[in-house]
Amino acid sequence: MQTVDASINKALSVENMATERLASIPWPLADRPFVIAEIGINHNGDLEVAKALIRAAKEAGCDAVKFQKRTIDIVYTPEVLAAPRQSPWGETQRAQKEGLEFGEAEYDAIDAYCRELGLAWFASAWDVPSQSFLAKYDLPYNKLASAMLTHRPLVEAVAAEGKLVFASTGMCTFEQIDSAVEILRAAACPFVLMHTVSTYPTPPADLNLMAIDTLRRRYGAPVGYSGHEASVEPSLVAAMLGAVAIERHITLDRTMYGSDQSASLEPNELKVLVSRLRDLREWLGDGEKRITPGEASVAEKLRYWSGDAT
Ligand SMILES: C=C(OP(=O)(O)O)C(=O)O
Repeated sequence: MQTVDASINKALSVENMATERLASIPWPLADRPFVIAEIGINHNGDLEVAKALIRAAKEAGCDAVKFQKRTIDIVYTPEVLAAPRQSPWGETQRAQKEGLEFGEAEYDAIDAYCRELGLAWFASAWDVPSQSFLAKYDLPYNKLASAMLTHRPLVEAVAAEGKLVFASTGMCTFEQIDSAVEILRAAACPFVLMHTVSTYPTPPADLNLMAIDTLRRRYGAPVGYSGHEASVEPSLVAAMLGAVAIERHITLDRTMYGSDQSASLEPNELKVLVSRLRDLREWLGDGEKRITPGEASVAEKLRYWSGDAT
């Protein structure tokens, strides 16, 4: 847990470097961006699936796993809950939402399991009582889901905790992001703004990764990427554009039941992502133009003419 916190602190402390060096490639972490495996609701209400996803995230080298916590009767209206919906849990929206929701017993087990594996976990609360529920676990981070960035009481509750917040910006106008940023800054709460497009999966033409730079310029804050495409590469580009955190949904199998599964990465893909994110830093180098020791001997062989050709 210590090393994870240290890398995030490092990312935050170099935010000015990232904004000042817009002409070059900002790279806020020495090693790679902070990687969050978003389990969300991909566990389908099954604790064993949740544990398998936690294990897979740990094995892939992720820095944290994340869940979503809702109080069903607050987040959804009675009309929505009564509406018909076929699911493995029954015939109504209520049956489906309740089937997907973990309670205290499951979160106790998740907390114990993550501690045993030495992996940080946290969750996005979708209502204020859910945020209070999470307090019991003394989690290292908070998350504001895109859908909740406009929920003023929730943003205020999260800001008041003062933990590092990953704040997603899907479906949001600048004015809506401005209001949330104002609340976070007023509470002196550190945050990473996440560029997000809230479609599942997101079509390539809608990814708009350059918005990472737009957000960083406008807010002068560290920016990350919460992606919903079914591929690895856009997250690498996000990292190239200076994303300090990458959040990707994880699934055991994209064909499983659930609205987020098709917008998720499978364990082997997440492993490739973490590994390529690490490689990327090495590939970028320091930008200084030099002849490498390996090139010097190749030059001797290939430049066989005599005299000065320049
Ligand atoms: C939906 C969520 O996040 P995002 O908006 O980043 O997809 C969430 O964290 O619950």
